[in-house]
Amino acid sequence: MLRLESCEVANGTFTLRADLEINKGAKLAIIGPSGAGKSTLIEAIAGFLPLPQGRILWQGEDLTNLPPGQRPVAMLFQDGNLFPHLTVAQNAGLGLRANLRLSSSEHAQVQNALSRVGLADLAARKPAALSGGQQSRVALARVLLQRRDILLLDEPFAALGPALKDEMLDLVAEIADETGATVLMVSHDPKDARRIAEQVVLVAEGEAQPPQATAALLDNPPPALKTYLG
Ligand SMILES: Nc1ncnc2c1ncn2[C@@H]1O[C@H](COP(=O)(O)OP(=O)(O)OP(=O)(O)O)[C@@H](O)[C@H]1O
Repeated sequence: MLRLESCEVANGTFTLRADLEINKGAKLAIIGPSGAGKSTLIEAIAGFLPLPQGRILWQGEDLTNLPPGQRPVAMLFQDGNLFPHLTVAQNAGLGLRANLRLSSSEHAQVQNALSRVGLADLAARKPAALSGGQQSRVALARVLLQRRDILLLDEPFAALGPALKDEMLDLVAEIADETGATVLMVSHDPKDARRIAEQVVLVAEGEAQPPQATAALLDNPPPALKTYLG
């Protein structure tokens, strides 16, 4: 379980409150008005923002004072964070070792991860020779190789067309089900939440609310969410 215990997260002069629990292996969407603090929540869990108050715990372990690299967390960004001078296999391999000195079994793991995301034949390409969807898949392969318990996604597929975005969301959900990863995904599109998330964390009015069932919340939104959804 991921527990945010009486947390206050500081993002410059903005403060977000959160007191909530997320079950291990759950897939959640984080939704709410623009500027409400969705990215702030994700960045606090990843360890990029200070917590003036409260604690973050994973399976009972206190993560609050751990630096980002030591947390059981992998993060998928919108631009994929790919290095243009590295091949697909090398970009994915960074998920295993930052210096890319991989053993033969680690090379095999990279190849497996690339197969898993449908890129087995493109391992030697550079990112510039890939489509947007293929670039997203490389970033996903890298996250897979990191083997972290918690996967944080901040609008990772917003730049893709709707069909490709759905395909990537389904792939994330499939992989999370296989690995048992807990997924938190910031999204502006309630359809994304309905597609892969059984629960939603609503971020509004300075607070990240405890998870609620997706369909129930979206079918009958509270005023703050109603205005935002239009
Ligand atoms: N360095 C900073 N100093 C002061 N306020 C900040 C700083 N960084 C972010 N904020 C404020 O924190 C609030 C939350 O920002 P955050 O990016 O978490 O919102 P969000 O819900 O992810 O927004 P969006 O949906 O527009 O991406 C915003 O109101 C923003 O203006």
